[in-house]
Amino acid sequence: MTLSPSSPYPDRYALFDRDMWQAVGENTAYHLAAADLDALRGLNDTTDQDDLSAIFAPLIHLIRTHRDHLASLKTGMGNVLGTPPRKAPYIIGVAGSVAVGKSTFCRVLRQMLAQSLGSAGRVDLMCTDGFLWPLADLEERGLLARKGFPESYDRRALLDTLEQIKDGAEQVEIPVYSHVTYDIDPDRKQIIDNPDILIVEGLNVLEISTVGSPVAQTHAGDYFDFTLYLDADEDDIRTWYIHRFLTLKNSVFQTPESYFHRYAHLNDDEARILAGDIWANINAKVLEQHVAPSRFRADAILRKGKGHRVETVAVRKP
Ligand SMILES: Nc1ncnc2c1ncn2[C@@H]1O[C@H](COP(=O)(O)OP(=O)(O)OP(=O)(O)O)[C@@H](O)[C@H]1O
Ligand SMILES: CC(C)(CO)[C@@H](O)C(=O)NCCC(=O)O
Repeated sequence: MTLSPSSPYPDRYALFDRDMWQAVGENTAYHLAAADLDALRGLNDTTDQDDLSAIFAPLIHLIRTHRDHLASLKTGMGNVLGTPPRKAPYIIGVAGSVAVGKSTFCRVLRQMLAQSLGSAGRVDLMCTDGFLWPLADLEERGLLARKGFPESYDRRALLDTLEQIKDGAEQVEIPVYSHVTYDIDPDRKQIIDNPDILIVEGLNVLEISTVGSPVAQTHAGDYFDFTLYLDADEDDIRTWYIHRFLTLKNSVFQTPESYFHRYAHLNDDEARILAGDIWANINAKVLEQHVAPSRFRADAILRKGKGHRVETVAVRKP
């Protein structure tokens, strides 16, 4: 891999600062009303109207351009082969660490993409957390401290599901994970019904795993048309994780349904220490060993600075 002296990215990426990136989206009119954005923002997330025009509008412009050209390519190939192209969702993968802000990012992306497609288009969002093994299985197999690592997911089921969706299947049922119970929710299923665009969010969307035969490596990335990686310094993500843990300790953890209810009585200093330990023992390791190494497989890498604001966007050159 060649890294240019002035850029932390391989040469195949073009690097944009916030102003340069905003210019890519100039003359586009993708926006969200303030109330809609408020409803999509997750805990402690700072995504604001300026991010919509500076970060999301150019990204949507790029994704729409890619999707439109891909459709023409498919039609052209179909003409040569005499077979009309299949209707299959355009799938966007969004990877990044725990607590980097994927959830808010994906909800906003979904809403703005849906708006850009108009009333005829449908954009769905799913999270790979639904493919974590149930909590009891993780406990039985000694994998509780490995949550987020490749072996904590039913990778075969995830890949089979992506394959079905990519094949244009209707009514694909997927499991749903609850952050509150820390487990798969047995009472909920999500239905993916052949949307126009599907966003798949998760730690592991860019990871290469060996499921089945070690020779026949299956890569979740094989199913994606466009991939994004949400990046930030580990120190910053750690700070966001601990801050969020404190907020949760004083809210969700107080309810008996919360898996972390056992820590509801901790004072803030104790909770900060516990969160730092969970970060160091689990999430930092997943980030270092599995998530961050997958970064340079992404089509675009959005890097956040201390205040959660995206400061640079690196895009794979066409
Ligand atoms: N223990 C918990 N109890 C309740 N909700 C939680 C808990 N941990 C995380 N969440 C919520 O679940 C969502 C997903 O968090 P996750 O750590 O998977 O990564 P993320 O999507 O990058 O997070 P975020 O968007 O908050 O940065 C977040 O919106 C967060 O507020
Ligand atoms: C569910 C995952 C793996 C990913 O979203 C993560 O939020 C998680 O629960 N990690 C385990 C360590 C922790 O509780 O933060």
